Amino acid sequence: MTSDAPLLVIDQGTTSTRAIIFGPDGDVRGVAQRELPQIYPAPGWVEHDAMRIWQDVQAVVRDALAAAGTAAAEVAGIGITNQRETTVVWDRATGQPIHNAIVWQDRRTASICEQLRQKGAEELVRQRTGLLLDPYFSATKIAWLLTHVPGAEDRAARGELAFGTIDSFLVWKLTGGRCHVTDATNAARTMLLDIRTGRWDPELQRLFAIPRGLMPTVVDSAGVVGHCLPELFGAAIPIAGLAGDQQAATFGQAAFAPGMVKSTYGTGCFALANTGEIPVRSENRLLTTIAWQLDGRRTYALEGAIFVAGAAVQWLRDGLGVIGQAAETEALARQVEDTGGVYLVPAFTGLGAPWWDPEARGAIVGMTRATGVPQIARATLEAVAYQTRDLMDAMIADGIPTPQALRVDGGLSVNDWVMQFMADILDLPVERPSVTETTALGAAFLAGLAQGVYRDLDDVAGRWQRERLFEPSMAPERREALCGGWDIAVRRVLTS
Ligand SMILES: Nc1ncnc2c1ncn2[C@@H]1O[C@H](COP(=O)(O)OP(=O)(O)O)[C@@H](O)[C@H]1O
Ligand SMILES: O=P(O)(O)OC[C@H](O)CO
Repeated sequence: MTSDAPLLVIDQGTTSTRAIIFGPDGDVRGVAQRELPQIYPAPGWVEHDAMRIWQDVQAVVRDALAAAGTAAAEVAGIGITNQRETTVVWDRATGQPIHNAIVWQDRRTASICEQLRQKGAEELVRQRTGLLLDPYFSATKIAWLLTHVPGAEDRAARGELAFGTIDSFLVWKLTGGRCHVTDATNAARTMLLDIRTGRWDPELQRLFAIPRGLMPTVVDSAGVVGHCLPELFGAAIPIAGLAGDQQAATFGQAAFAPGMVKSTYGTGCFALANTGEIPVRSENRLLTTIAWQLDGRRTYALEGAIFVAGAAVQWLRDGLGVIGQAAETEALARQVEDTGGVYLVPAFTGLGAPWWDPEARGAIVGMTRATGVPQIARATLEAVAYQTRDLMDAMIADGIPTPQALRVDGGLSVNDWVMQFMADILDLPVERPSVTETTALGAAFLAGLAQGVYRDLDDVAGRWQRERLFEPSMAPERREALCGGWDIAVRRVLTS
């Protein structure tokens, strides 16, 4: 194997499944993608057909290899990155899921969380897992599947069933059921892992009534866990990297030093700050999570999640119908000097970090007869920056030193106007990399690290390239006035 051998990444996201062939410098040689249908069986419920995901993975891998003109035998390794927390339980004998996957957004287990909270379980969960007791994470989703699928509890007790997040399910399928593993970053999102030791926690397993036999083995984020069946793509390619998508993006941004922060702007926004080898407990309702595990050593991160970022731009397009394409918002925002005091708080599905107010709903405040589409479009974009500022303030209040810069990626990060406004509001340089497929790139870096394509983290960091730097240039008084207005607008939508 030469060090310029390509890497194959499977990026299994909430709304699509993609495969990308990367050269060692992060150059994209071939891409294939399939949209994933969302299943909404009841209000607040979201499911995926896990077998459909598996079929799509096979199809996109074949198509990406063909698009790149790469034979499977040339590929140095496979990296898998995935939507996190989404829960699959399958039969070990047949490999068939016992039910649709329950997606991270699904709220059906809110009452289970409430009952556990009343029993005083929240502190144990926070201490061991770094997470909040919330339906977002896998544990209560597994419990729901075991109690609602007929016979599942007995089958699980007999060791006939397996649980996994999407990474785990895909490795099982790719290896023909030989490997039942998950990496530490995905394991950290189940609410069953003691993030300090990197091991499943027996007390939490009892709390959620999850039998031990269900659980995968926790492995490093970089390292060969097995090989895909040769009949799938024409060669037994090593599966060499696994990571949840937000952690993979952090790795793809080469945010290796403690204090470095990345923020990914897609439908929502996820900001992660590297805290080094110490899991920092948040006093500001951020999550503590594993950023990656290499050679058994864990690096930790503080994470803030915003539910609506690009989704608000989609709402301008599909809900209000005032734009035809997301990119039009940039010209609209530039048409006016300011929003004229208008703020849009996009709490369409409640507010995430640091507020965690599920009952809050969206609002546009401060409108006058002079308010038009440009002001509302601009306020929608400005909200992305204000929400990021709230996350950064929470991180700094939790003891993270003010970072030197914010590294950004994701679909919305192509909007130059937002990125400049972000730099101004954060009073921080904003760096956009030349490869914006940062999530997939991170999985390629992990697989390449395992396979000797990269020597070490310094070698990986050397491949990261900045495309553009946005320097803050706003007068402090203006920043303070704008942020003060945002704080008032948020207070108007909070329910408690
Ligand atoms: N030029 C742009 N300006 C503002 N928002 C944009 C722009 N281009 C894309 N978006 C937004 O970015 C999001 C898509 O980003 P992407 O990273 O593909 O999201 P996801 O992976 O969550 O589906 C959409 O919500 C879209 O509205
Ligand atoms: O697939 P995405 O990009 O929507 O990411 C989902 C996150 O991993 C949820 O925690």
